[in-house]
Amino acid sequence: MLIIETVLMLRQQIRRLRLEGKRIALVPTMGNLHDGHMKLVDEAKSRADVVVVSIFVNPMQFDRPDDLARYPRTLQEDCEKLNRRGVEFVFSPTPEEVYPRGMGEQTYVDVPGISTILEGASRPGHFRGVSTVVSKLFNLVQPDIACFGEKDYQQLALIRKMVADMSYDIEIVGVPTVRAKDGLALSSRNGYLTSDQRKIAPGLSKVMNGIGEKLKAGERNVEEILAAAALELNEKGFRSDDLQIRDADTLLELTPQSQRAVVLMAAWLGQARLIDNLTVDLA
Ligand SMILES: Nc1ncnc2c1ncn2[C@@H]1O[C@H](COP(=O)(O)OP(=O)(O)OP(=O)(O)O)[C@@H](O)[C@H]1O
Ligand SMILES: CC(C)(CO)[C@@H](O)C(=O)[O-]
Ligand code: BAL
Repeated sequence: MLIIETVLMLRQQIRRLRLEGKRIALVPTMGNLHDGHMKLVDEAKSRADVVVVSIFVNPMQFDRPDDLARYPRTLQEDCEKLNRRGVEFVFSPTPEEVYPRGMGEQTYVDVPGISTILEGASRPGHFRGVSTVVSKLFNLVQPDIACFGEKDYQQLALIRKMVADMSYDIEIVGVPTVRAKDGLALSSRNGYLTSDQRKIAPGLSKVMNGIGEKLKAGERNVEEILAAAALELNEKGFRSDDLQIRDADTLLELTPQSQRAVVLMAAWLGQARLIDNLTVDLA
């Protein structure tokens, strides 16, 4: 496995791979890899000749400096895991390599609408940072496919829109959320939980599944369902942040025509802001 830190070296390798006619898959990550990331890697491997995993804690997508400063960085362990998994290339640049003129001077990619609602409203500038860095990675790696987790539901929708709007010839593969046995969605930020909080954490997916059951049973009073869910979360020890039931295809409010709903959950537990989501057929 080759670990590449510079754009120059990456370009050389990609040029060679393309001359050899290799099908390239990209898995963008921020590192501190867990089994959720490994599922993306396995999916990428099954669909391409060569897998490039990027590991870059992208400063442009952090709205809070403290969140950026404490984000877990475990490059050596990550590379060992990826090597064991049969990954061919890791791209782990420094912020200076990605943003040589600094972030203030950086041309950016903004996806209208979707980037400023929901998570985008809670984390101003977050999605501009995501679409800009993913666009750069697409241009550098020139992948045939790229894998993203459904755990970050809005991010996946944002990337799909960017790819369509900017005519990237890249297939976007969404990978179902990998969970711990007790239902907690795996996430690097779970590492911020104390052992007591870790016991409470599966409550988020339990409350989310409860909302799903209500929707399946035909309940449609979104405000009432969400108020009850917020209460339930707070009783369990969370600080409910943003709970939403939206049209799964548009991410807008449900309408009588909506075919599928998505339940979007964001709640604080101690130092960790946990997110999760569930899609429900309404028909
Ligand atoms: N449990 C999971 N199942 C499937 N994919 C996941 C899971 N967790 C993260 N991913 C995906 O892995 C990719 C990289 O995500 P990232 O490195 O931010 O990890 P993370 O665990 O989501 O960390 P964070 O704490 O920042 O949310 C994204 O496409 C993300 O959706
Ligand atoms: C897609 C991504 C790697 C871009 O920095 C990040 O948002 C993430 O880890 O989901
Ligand atoms: N997994 C989403 C990246 C972030 O929270 O910044």
